[in-house]
Amino acid sequence: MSADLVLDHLSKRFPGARSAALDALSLTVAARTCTAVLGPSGSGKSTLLRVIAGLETPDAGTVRIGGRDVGPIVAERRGVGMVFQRSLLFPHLTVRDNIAFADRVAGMSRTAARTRAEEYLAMVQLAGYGDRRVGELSGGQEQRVAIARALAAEPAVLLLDEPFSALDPALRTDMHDLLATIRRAVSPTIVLVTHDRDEAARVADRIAVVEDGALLHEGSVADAYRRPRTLQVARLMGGRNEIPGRVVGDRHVSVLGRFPVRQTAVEGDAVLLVRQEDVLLAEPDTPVPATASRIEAMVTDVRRAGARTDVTVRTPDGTVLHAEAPGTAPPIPGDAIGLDLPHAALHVVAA
Ligand SMILES: Nc1ncnc2c1ncn2[C@@H]1O[C@H](COP(=O)(O)OP(=O)(O)OP(=O)(O)O)[C@@H](O)[C@H]1O
Repeated sequence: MSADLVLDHLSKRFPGARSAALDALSLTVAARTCTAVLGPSGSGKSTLLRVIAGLETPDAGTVRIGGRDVGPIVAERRGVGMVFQRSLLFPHLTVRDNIAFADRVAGMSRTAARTRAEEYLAMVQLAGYGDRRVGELSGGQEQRVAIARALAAEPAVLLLDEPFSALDPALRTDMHDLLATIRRAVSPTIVLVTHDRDEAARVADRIAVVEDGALLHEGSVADAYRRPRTLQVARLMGGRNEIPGRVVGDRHVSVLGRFPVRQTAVEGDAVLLVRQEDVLLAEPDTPVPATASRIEAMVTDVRRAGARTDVTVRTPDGTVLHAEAPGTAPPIPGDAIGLDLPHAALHVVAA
């Protein structure tokens, strides 16, 4: 069970609101793929999911699932499952009966519904938990049950609204693995709303960035990081290096120099972007690779961040840049250092 999800010019303005929660937003999620929706707080992400699910009616635009306009179809019959940050399980029912609930309402016998529930419990790796009360579960287990309950309805489209944001980092990683398992087993089309770009990169095939209810960017995970459409998208994806200047022909010209940029639609004032993880640190006065441009700088700050080390440098003209060093033998503040910017990693956006 999987289907293309096509959103066409969805608009929604809540009564009395100054701006639209959704503003002519169009997005296609291909069957069996996962798109992560990233965006600042209040950008319309939850509203988008609620409109897809049929919990909210758009003022304009259409939602198509498997080619069918689901506008006239009530939420329960859309073939859409939804999991929220909080599980919203029925506290008075057992885990098994929470999952079996929809089948029972649809008229299935208790035995058959419970048998199916056990299958989905096994899928979320909670076999044997069927008799427990919801109150006896940990937060991570509760979310697993919520996912099982959503999957038991065999949705063509699974909507996940910050489902793991209340979990600690280790549990989140487990949930990401679980999602991968589920995708292999039942491959629903997934839209995942998250604040966490690392989660998006780990779980999704594509990333959609929304702001003020509008789609700013849609593309592969790699593109969102390395070929963002706008400066806003670059920042939202955690890009830290912004070099203001101008595009002249096939070069970006700034106080730091003239750097080759790949064919770009951007002309005139433009910001050169290079991901901090793509910048290579070099000893000063060593040969510069032909595929990179060297900037000489002084290390101003070095911070450990897990396995890597964040290095901040300042160039003689005062530009601050960031690089990531391997954990072993990072530089120290005060060191003179070379930064090699690989040409393939350079990207420009309009200023
Ligand atoms: N039921 C509602 N009534 C009135 N305004 C609403 C309602 N739901 C959402 N809004 C408004 O619509 C806009 C988008 O909200 P939405 O919850 O979709 O954003 P979001 O991106 O999911 O935010 P967050 O990341 O904080 O959850 C906000 O300005 C919000 O205040």
